[in-house]
Amino acid sequence: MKDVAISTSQISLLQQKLFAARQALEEMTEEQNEKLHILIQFIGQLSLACKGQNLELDNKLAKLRHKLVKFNQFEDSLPALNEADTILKQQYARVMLQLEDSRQSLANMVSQIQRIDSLPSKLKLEITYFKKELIKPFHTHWDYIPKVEKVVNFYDEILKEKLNLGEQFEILPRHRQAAHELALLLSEIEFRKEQRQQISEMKKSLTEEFELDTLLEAYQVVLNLLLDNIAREKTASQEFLYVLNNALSNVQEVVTDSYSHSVKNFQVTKQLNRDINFQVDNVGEAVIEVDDIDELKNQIALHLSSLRKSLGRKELLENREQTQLKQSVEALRQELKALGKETDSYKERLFEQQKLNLLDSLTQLPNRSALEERMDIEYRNYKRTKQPLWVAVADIDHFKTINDSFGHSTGDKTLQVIAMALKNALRESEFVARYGGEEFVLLLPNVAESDIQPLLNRVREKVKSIPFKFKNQRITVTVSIGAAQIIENELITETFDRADAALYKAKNESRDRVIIDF
Ligand SMILES: Nc1nc2c(ncn2[C@@H]2O[C@H](COP(=O)(O)OP(=O)(O)OP(=O)(O)O)[C@@H](O)[C@H]2O)c(=O)[nH]1
Repeated sequence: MKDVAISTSQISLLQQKLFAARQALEEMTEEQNEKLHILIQFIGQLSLACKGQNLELDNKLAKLRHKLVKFNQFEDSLPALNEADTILKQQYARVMLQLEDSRQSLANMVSQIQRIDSLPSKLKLEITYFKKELIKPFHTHWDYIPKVEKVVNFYDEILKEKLNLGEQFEILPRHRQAAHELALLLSEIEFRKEQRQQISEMKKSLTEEFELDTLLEAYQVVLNLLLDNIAREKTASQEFLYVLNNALSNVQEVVTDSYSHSVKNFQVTKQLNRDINFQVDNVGEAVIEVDDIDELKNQIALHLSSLRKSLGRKELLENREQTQLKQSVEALRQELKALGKETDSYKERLFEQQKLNLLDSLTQLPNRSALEERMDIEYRNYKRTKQPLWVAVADIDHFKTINDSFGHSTGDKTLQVIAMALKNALRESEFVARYGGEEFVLLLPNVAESDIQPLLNRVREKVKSIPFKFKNQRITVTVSIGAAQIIENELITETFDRADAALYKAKNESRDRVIIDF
């Protein structure tokens, strides 16, 4: 009995222990599940963070997240978990390879940067240190990104440096030459009044320090202005031709009208003359047959009245013809007057245009205004480059004698031939203008002091060798030349005066010679 009691109490103890153990187990399981839940959530978050690196991995992780949502199916998600694990391992290896590749290409870039000659020394040093840093492998993308940023910074600094030095847009000698030529060209074509300010500013900027953009813009502007001028000139010429055509058709109409009137009047006058002759003849015949004096008087009065009528008609006709003629002549006069006016204005425009072109109409050399422009440009150029610049004045000897002996038009032709010879004797960069009358001015840049006399003597000889033949007479025409070189602090007009004074000396020293004001 005692044994039974012991056994019962032992069982009850065991029961209590069992209950406590079950309770502890339940609590543990609950706690485990809670941890598992947190873990699953964490896996979910982690998988989301991995998204975008590998498509296959993304799919697997999405599947896994889906399975893990159902907590009680955790077992089912194990295969997916394993697969994701394998891909993750592969992905890691791939990322490591990628990082190594990236490291290599960054190192190559840096080597290339090091090859740039004009790197500032500070930057060079920085790059050398940086290259050493690149020897260590990258473990994550976070190692890689700052390095990329650094390389970008290097490029940025190099670019800034280059732009500051202006290397990329450096003005080369050929750009300067192009600007110089454009400025010279602008002096040869003058522009309309309203365009002149713009052109003059442009010329100024082309002869001073300029940027490449200025040159390109200048070309563009000039082209547009020229096209505009051509279009205007074309319209003006068209308008003139239109007016001319109109006036001519009006004149033709008046002439045709007056001709047909004359023809008609001629026919009527002819008929009237016939009538009058007939009536005069009739008077004689009628008078012969009449005996009675009163009857005679009547007959004569009758015939005279008829004659008066015919004569009256004739007079009327003649008056009408006169009036018509006067009207026609007046209409023609008016028409011609209008046409004359139009022609004058067209001539004026042409003259203006010629002036604008800055060419002398006789010799087709640049005229005095063109010379002034060119002097200005050459002077600026001299100021900038300090290259030698010569001004020479050439004057035909005894030109008056040619005019007086062979006539003004021979004189004109002589001027044209000599102008051509002067132009042909010079180089492209040199310039000759007709200053006036029989005087020419030469601008000679970049000629050494030792070369100026031979150069101008060649020019003088060239003119002298032209085989002029006037009225079957061989004539030698010569020129005298005076020249001076621009000197420091001198205005080009002063150089011109010295050259002119030298010419005066040459004229005094029996002409056909070159005198240089050294
Ligand atoms: N045919 C012609 N003659 C001109 C023209 N312009 C000026 N002349 C003439 O050139 C002559 C210049 O004469 P002058 O100044 O006495 O000089 P020159 O006879 O050349 O004598 P020197 O210069 O002293 O050698 C004048 O007879 C002017 O009429 C022109 O366009 N055509």
